[in-house]
Amino acid sequence: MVLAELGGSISRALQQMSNATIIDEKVLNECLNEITRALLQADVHFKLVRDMTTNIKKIVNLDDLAAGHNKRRIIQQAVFNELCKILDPGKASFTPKKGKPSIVMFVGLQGSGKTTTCTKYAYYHQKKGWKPALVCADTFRAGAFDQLKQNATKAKIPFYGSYTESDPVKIAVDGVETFKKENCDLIIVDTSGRHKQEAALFEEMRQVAEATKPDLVIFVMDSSIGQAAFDQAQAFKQSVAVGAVIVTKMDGHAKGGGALSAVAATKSPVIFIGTGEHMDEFDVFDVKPFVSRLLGMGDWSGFMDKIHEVVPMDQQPELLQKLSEGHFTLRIMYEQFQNILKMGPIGQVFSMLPGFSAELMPKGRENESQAKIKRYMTMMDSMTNEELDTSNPKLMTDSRIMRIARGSGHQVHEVMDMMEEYKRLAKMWSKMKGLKIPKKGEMSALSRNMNAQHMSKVLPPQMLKQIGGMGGLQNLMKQMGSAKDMMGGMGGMFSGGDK
Ligand SMILES: Nc1nc2c(ncn2[C@@H]2O[C@H](COP(=O)(O)OP(=O)(O)OP(=O)(O)O)[C@@H](O)[C@H]2O)c(=O)[nH]1
Repeated sequence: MVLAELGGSISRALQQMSNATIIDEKVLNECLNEITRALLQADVHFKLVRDMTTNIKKIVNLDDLAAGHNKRRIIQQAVFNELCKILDPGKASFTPKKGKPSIVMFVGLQGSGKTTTCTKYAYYHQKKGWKPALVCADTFRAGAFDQLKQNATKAKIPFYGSYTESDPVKIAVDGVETFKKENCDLIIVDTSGRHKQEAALFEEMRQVAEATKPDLVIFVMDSSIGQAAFDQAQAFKQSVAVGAVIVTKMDGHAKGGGALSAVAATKSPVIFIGTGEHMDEFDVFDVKPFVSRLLGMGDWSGFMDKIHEVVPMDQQPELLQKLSEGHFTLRIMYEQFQNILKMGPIGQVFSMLPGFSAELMPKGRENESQAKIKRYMTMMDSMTNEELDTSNPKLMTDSRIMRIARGSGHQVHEVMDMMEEYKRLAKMWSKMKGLKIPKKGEMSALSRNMNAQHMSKVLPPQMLKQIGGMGGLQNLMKQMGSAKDMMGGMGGMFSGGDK
């Protein structure tokens, strides 16, 4: 992922600086030069980069920082704040409310990823309990309706369109009316694009907007144009009331940083970014957590959001109870694997954890890891209830292992590999035995400390170091507010690792 490379370069520059025995002006300049290089490579406008470094130097007046001040922390914080400033448009977007009908119209040039993004947007909301629907008012590109129909069918989202009607305004109005009657709370209208900005495109957009009166117009833009995004976003804003922007293809282009900062400079809020062709390769864009992830500082709110999406709240206490009793069964492992697959690309999930970045999980390895999980699940599908529910690995005799291998179409050594993975996880979770689970909203300092101690035993040492040792871990748990949440999440995360 290209953004991860940008984040990686900045984090490395900060890391190199902190490795220096003394942080003097020379060391700070080298660090800022590295950061400047990385940002210019990502096509961030040179003026923004220049202002950023000037501001950082102003904030970090090395002479004034008395000994004992954590210079590294102060510099890292200054870099964080300045990056946030570059990406913050200073304006929030209109947010549709669940249960209240909203019409959202998508506009953009042809090939920007508009149709794909409409479905991703609908799917994202559907997973959160909304009732979305898709209307294809793109009558310009032959095949647009088929594409939308195919995506919508895959995601089980109702859609509306026509092969014969050539008036986009009529289709849009009919589609919106149909779905209003069906009580859909998020009616998404996909409009035509053109190869370039031209009068006909803007006229059509204006007509559709006038007829459907959208609550929100979302402009979809391809990140590969980098800082040229400024002009494109301005042109669309001047023709139709653009309320929010989605920047696509952030996975494939080195210029993503430039595109994001250029859009922010037009004072338009970016609400999501597209990070791949698949339906779930779609991330909420929120400046602070984004920069935090970029710098390898983690994004707990995004991480917890994912956990809540895949592990229903009512199942979390039950799972924690079992774990605190020391009963880690193959069935729990199976359910955790299911959760990981539901979470979407593992790399994305990992990048939300402090000290990790998507760089650590290259695409190839991610697929490998996911394939392994699926393989293990197929083997577990051939197990009996007794086998799934025991926490005694001795039950798994040679003859049982041979039966599972035959039944699932795998080799005996593959089943044994899976059992090794189970034993590794069970051993890790056994350290959680006796864990005190605080009641909802009750998180005393004592229980926090106890849970942090438990967690510190479970976390891989490298990760604990990156979080900042016990102090960092306690801080994190404070931030998260609930140890329960973290526990549920960690279960999923560990079993996802390709160790
Ligand atoms: N890698 C990557 N590809 C994407 C992303 N979003 C869309 N695409 C791909 O970009 C191509 C164009 O996407 P479409 O959704 O067809 O584009 P469009 O803007 O609707 O095109 P028109 O309907 O002609 O205006 C497709 O191959 C998509 O799979 C993304 O975030 N990452």
